Amino acid sequence: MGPVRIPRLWFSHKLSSPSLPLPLPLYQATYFSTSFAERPIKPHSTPFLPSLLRTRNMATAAPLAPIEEAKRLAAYTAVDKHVFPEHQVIGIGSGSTVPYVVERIMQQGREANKNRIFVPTGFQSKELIISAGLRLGDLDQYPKLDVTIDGADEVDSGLNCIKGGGACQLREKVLAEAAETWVVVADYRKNSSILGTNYAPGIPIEVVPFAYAAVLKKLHALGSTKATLRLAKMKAGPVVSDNSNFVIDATFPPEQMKDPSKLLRQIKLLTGVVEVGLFCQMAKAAYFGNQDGSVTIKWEDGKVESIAASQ
Ligand SMILES: O=C(CO)[C@H](O)[C@H](O)COP(=O)(O)O
Repeated sequence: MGPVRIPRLWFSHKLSSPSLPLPLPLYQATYFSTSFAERPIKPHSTPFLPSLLRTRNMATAAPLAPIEEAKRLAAYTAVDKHVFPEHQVIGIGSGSTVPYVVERIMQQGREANKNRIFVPTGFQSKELIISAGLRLGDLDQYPKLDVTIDGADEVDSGLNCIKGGGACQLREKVLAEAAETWVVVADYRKNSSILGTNYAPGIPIEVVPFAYAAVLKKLHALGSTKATLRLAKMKAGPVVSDNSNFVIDATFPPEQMKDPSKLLRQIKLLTGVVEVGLFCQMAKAAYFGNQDGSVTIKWEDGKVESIAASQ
């Protein structure tokens, strides 16, 4: 396994202040042409080393598949716009887009990451942090985070999100709330006007195992007639979350999905529900990588920004 090499610090002088205008498309900034630092960061050996960090030699990496490229664009742009040298406690979310967040953070260099603490939203992101050789912390020690960047299953025009496709919604919400700034990164398929349009499985709902059947019944009565217990793929029985709970996926008709805050309150009140994968008006911004290489940014004030692809 080759070492992960980090580029020299083009980061520090360009992005030292959030108020500075950003250099043009940073998400594609000299990624392949940057010269590399002499001293490689050696990832820790772990059987869970995420392939993105394990295999990516920046100089020789093969082009990414279009969806992966879109995820990377979103992640890189979000890091460039929200992770600054003064940010020392950083929340790392879950999913397949987040490894690109870590990759970009590593590109900020050894010096920038020397004293930073990274708090994970679950098993996967914990392994990601360890594999990258970054410093792992937890919420007990660091209950206040500077910024958390996470993926999403779908984001509507009011920046409400469905999350929990990876069953991490409880810890993800705790870290989103604990952060001064919570930012979402995704590819273009997650960008919609009304939740439930693109993400078909429904709202992920974490429940205590003892209560799952009772909660299912109540969800059916609430309008989710097809709510079902999420079953594991390579194990007989239910998916078990990092908190030893079960997950129910509950679709609702569009009329109910149009008001996710109301639905969130209704579901959260059902006894046995631990957390609901509806994140309502929590994000500062959502970044979507597009097929044409551009990035769409939806901001909390309703503004939509577009960053054109660089040539
Ligand atoms: O909420 C999540 C896990 O619980 C993920 O952030 C969400 O599923 C998005 O994942 P991906 O980036 O792979 O599309």
